Amino acid sequence: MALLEVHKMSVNFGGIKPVSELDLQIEEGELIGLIGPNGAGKTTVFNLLTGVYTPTEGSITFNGERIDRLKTHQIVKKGITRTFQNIRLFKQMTVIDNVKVAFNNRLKYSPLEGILHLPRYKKEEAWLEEEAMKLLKIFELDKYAYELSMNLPYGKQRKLEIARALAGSPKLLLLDEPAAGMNPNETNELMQTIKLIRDQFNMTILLIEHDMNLVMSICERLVVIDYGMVIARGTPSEIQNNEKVIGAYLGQA
Ligand SMILES: Nc1ncnc2c1ncn2[C@@H]1O[C@H](COP(=O)(O)OP(=O)(O)OP(=O)(O)O)[C@@H](O)[C@H]1O
Repeated sequence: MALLEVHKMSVNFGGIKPVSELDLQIEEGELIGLIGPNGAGKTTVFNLLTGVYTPTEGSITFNGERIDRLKTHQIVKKGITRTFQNIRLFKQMTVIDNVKVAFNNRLKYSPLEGILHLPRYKKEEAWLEEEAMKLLKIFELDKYAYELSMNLPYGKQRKLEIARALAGSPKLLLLDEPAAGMNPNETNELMQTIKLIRDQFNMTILLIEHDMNLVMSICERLVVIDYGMVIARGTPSEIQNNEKVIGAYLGQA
């Protein structure tokens, strides 16, 4: 069974159907690109997968369990995390604290133990610091650990968001336009980061991205949607030559 199985998923907002009868299967370890013209429904798919919206029809099965009626925090616990089109870091917090808060649901000390700084709190805090630093090292952000996240260059803030999303040890990572607003160097670095996550964490990734160079070079498989419906599926080279896809993108110009 696939890690994620979406079957005929639709959502209806008072007659508008941004996503319609969408089928999607993702196997463990795959890196899949979800692409389509502006307004095609890509972010709405992410919002449905993460419990921001509830599908009006169809089902979402993750790791063998139905998740389409769960709330966002329950879905996160099942192992799906995401990043957003607009960076959502805690800007006034340090880089390492941004990662530490994401580990928080794995801590066991009680609020009282925390306030009184009892031994279990101290032990877990030390563990937290160590784990957060390990993640920052992988992303080459360790030297910025104690700087405020808002002072990082844009490309590094994006990397930090991804590092933070990995802190909860997800099984499926959803990346919403991670290259948006990046310069070519930053995009290149991002591509390396995404490859690294795959190799080091054997992560399953669903990626929304407008940067075709990035999508075509790192994704094994692409799913193309337009008006909320799948219009094509295939390898990057199959998709590049697909007439429906070319038509959908040209229609946008
Ligand atoms: N809560 C909502 N109520 C009504 N319409 C919505 C809602 N959420 C999304 N839509 C509509 O659904 C359509 C798809 O939007 P969505 O943001 O998913 O597209 P997208 O493919 O991610 O676009 P882009 O590439 O520009 O980010 C848009 O027309 C949008 O206005």
